[in-house]
Amino acid sequence: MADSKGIAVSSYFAEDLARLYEQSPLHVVLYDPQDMVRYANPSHCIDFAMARDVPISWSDMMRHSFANKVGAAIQTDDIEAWLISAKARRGKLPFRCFETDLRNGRWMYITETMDEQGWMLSVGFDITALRTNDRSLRQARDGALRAAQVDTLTGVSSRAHVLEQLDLRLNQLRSNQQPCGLVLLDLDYFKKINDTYGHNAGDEVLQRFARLVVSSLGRNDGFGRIGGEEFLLLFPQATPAETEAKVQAILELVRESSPLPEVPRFHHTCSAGLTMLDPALSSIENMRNADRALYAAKGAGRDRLMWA
Ligand SMILES: Nc1nc2c(ncn2[C@@H]2O[C@H](COP(=O)(O)OP(=O)(O)OP(=O)(O)O)[C@@H](O)[C@H]2O)c(=O)[nH]1
Repeated sequence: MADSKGIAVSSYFAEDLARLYEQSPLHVVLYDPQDMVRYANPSHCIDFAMARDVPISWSDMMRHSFANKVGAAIQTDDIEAWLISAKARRGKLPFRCFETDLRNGRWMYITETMDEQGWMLSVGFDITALRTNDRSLRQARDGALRAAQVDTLTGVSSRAHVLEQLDLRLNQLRSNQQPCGLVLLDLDYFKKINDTYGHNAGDEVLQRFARLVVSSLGRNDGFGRIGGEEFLLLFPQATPAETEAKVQAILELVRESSPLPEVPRFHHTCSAGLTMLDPALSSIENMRNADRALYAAKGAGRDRLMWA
């Protein structure tokens, strides 16, 4: 029986699908909302030299791939920086696809489909023999897209990309009542850091700050740089209490960090303005609310969060 949602499932559907995935040359991987691999078929495990019975996160799978020169051909000399930039684009939109090459020279077309709970199905198929003539053109297009979606200095989402995520979360809230915390995060006295230690040191503080925040986030959380030392965070599915706890944890991490190795006694802080997305307001109006709260946090002495 077919309907607008596709062919109706038989009671054997899950079993049949799993059996076929086991035999398929496709790369099939299912990730949970915490980005742990919950299922990976043999074809994927062989190319990534992965044990099937050891739980692994996507990040660790890519670190393993990089360290052992298996699986994805990751072009970088800093895998942690690569992960930050890859995470800026991963799991942010309901669907995306891209081409990538493997260490064994094969080319794969990867599709990622995500539901609102944050489960992600990744299906990759071998396109080594397909349209090789156009490949450099398609790679250039992917590179341009990446450049538009990722902030060059910090590797987190660009302003445009995180605002696109904000619109998506607002639509999800309107259609399915999925709550979402919105946070503006701003480094304190950043001008003084630049003035005291120089602009390069200021850049380093921004980079390390971004890396620290990313380490505390889930895959579906949004994090982008929207201006000089101002960042936007999105916590889909989070309650107000969860949003506040996540931001408190970030403030604590930043407070304890020592981002300039050559000046170990240097510490800094940041302030945050919080609001829960309001479906009756536009993206801009929601941002404005968070901005007012941020302004209040600054006025109240900084190194703290305030609710709109
Ligand atoms: N190093 C570096 N500095 C930047 C960058 N973008 C903006 N800035 C600097 O960030 C500083 C922001 O200063 P202000 O807006 O006065 O804010 P602040 O000093 O952090 O003060 P409060 O926010 O009130 O705590 C300015 O001096 C900008 O020049 C960047 O990419 N790198």
